[in-house]
Amino acid sequence: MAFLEIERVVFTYPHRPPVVDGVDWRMQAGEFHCLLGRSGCGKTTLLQLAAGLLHPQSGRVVLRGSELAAPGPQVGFMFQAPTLLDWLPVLGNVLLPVSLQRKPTVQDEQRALQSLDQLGLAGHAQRFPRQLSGGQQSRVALARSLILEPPLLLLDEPFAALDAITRAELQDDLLRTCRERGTTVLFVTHDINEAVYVGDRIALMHGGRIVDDIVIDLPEPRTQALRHGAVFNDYCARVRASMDGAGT
Ligand SMILES: Nc1ncnc2c1ncn2[C@@H]1O[C@H](COP(=O)(O)OP(=O)(O)OP(=O)(O)O)[C@@H](O)[C@H]1O
Repeated sequence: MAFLEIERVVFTYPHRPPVVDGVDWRMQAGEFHCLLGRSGCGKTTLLQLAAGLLHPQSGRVVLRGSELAAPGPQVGFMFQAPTLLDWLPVLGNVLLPVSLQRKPTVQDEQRALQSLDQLGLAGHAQRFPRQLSGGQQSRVALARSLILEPPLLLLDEPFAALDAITRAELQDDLLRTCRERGTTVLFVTHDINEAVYVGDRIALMHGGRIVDDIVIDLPEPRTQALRHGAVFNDYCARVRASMDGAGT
């Protein structure tokens, strides 16, 4: 049984052709897949279907053997904007998914502080979002998405607004954190370089369909030096050619 199964899923907004048009995709536990495609091809819509935020008109999404009816604690999210609450300090923001369910315990706080520590934010717990850089805010959002230890993490262009160096650091932090926890990740991006670096498989999306399925067999753990090697660049060229081919 796959961890996540997207089976013949179709989704249409009213009075429009389908934006997700018969997608089949499977993920095994612990895998890191990227959903790559040009703007408007349906990536975010497919991610929202995978989260249970939208419901397919036909087909189904099955998470660990059960059809997904609504979002729940088994799924964590992170979006392009960190969407932190200005009036809460960093610790309060990280603990927000817990606070929405119950009063956080000392153990919850310890877990949050440990997560901040792992993401290079030790000593920032009592600061407010406005006192942080964009990269630090993204790290807080990542810690928040992981606080309930969701087995599935869905990320929608989470680092798109960051500069290239900070983005590369965040990619490494994300890969390390998810590997340590065994988290299964579906990561939306329109950046080929990013998809090849973080993904062990890429679903190439075009016009609401998955038009290519590319396995990225690069050494683990990924390191920034990989980006300068021929194999990495060959993968980028291969994905680029497939994207260009899909548009013709
Ligand atoms: N709420 C909505 N109502 C109607 N149409 C929508 C809605 N949300 C998205 N769409 C349309 O569905 C299509 C797919 O949108 P979606 O956001 O899934 O694409 P995307 O690949 O994530 O794009 P981007 O990379 O720009 O975020 C687009 O044509 C968009 O205009």
